[in-house]
Amino acid sequence: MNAQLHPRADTAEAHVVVAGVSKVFATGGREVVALQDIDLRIPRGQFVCLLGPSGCGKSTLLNAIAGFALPSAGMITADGQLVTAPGPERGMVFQEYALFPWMTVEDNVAFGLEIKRQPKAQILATVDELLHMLSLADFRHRYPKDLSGGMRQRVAIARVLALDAPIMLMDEPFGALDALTRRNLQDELLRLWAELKKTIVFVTHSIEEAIYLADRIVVMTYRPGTVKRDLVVPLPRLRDPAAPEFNALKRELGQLVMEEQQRHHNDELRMAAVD
Ligand SMILES: Nc1ncnc2c1ncn2[C@@H]1O[C@H](COP(=O)(O)OP(=O)(O)OP(=O)(O)O)[C@@H](O)[C@H]1O
Repeated sequence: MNAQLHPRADTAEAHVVVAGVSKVFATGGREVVALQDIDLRIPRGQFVCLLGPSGCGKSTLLNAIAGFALPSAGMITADGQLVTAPGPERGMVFQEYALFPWMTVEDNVAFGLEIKRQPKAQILATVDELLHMLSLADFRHRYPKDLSGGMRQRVAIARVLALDAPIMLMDEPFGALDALTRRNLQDELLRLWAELKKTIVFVTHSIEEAIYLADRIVVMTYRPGTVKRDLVVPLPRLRDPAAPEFNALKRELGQLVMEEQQRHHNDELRMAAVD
C-alpha cells in the first residue's frame, strides 16, 4: 500500500473511498465537528444517497469528495487517486444550477469542452448528443433566464455529463423543483445512470427521493456527522412510492432521520439559551 494512504483506505474495487474522514470548522471561537471518522467504500456504478436532516454534514462530505474543502483528518480517493483538489473524474451538480446567464443553453453545455480545447466538430457532436439525450434540443438557443427550473437543471446535468466524469456528485439537485418536475428529473437521472454507468453520490434530505433513487442509503447523524445507518435498498426499479415495501422502508428511515432532527432541534434550543 502507498505509504501516504490512510490505514483504512484499501482502494481495491472501490471507485470512491472515504477513510477515517473528519472535518472541523472553527467559527466565532467555537469548533464545529461537521464530520467524524467517516468510512465509506463506494463500488463503481453504485448510486448512493447521503440522507439526513439539515446540518448533519451531507454537503461537507460531498464537498470533501469533490475536493472543494479537504478533510481535517483521514483521506479520500476517487478512481484510485488521492483527492487533493477538484479533478476531471468528478463532476458536481449543485442545487442552484450554476449556469452562466450570459450564455445560451448550448454554449453552457459546450463551455467545459472549450476550456479543454477539444476540436470544434467534436464539441458540436457531444453537445448535440447531450441536448437530445436531455430533451433540450429545442431550447439550445435560449438563455437560462428563459427556462423553467427543471430545464435549467437539465442544462446543469448536461454540462457535467459533457465532461464525461465517471463520478457524479449531486448536492440536492432537485431540491428547488416542484413535485412533478422533480419526479420527472429523477426518472431521467435513473435512465442516464443506467445508460452511462456512472457512480453517483447524491445528497438529499428527502427520504422518498433517497428510496426512489438509490442502490444504497447512508443516513447521517447530526453533529458530529457520522454514519448512523448504511443500508441497501432491496426494491426493484422503477420503484412505486405507493407500494407497501416502499412505505415500510420510508417508516424505518423516517424514524432514524427524526431522531437526528430532534437532536438538531435540541441543539438549537441549547444554543438559544446560551445566547
Ligand atoms: N464553512 C463553514 N464554516 C463553519 N461551519 C460550517 C461550514 N460549513 C458547514 N458548517 C457546519 O457544519 C455542519 C454541517 O453542515 P453541512 O452544510 O455539511 O450540512 P448538511 O447536512 O449538508 O445540511 P443542509 O442540508 O442544511 O445543507 C453544520 O453544523 C454547519 O453549520
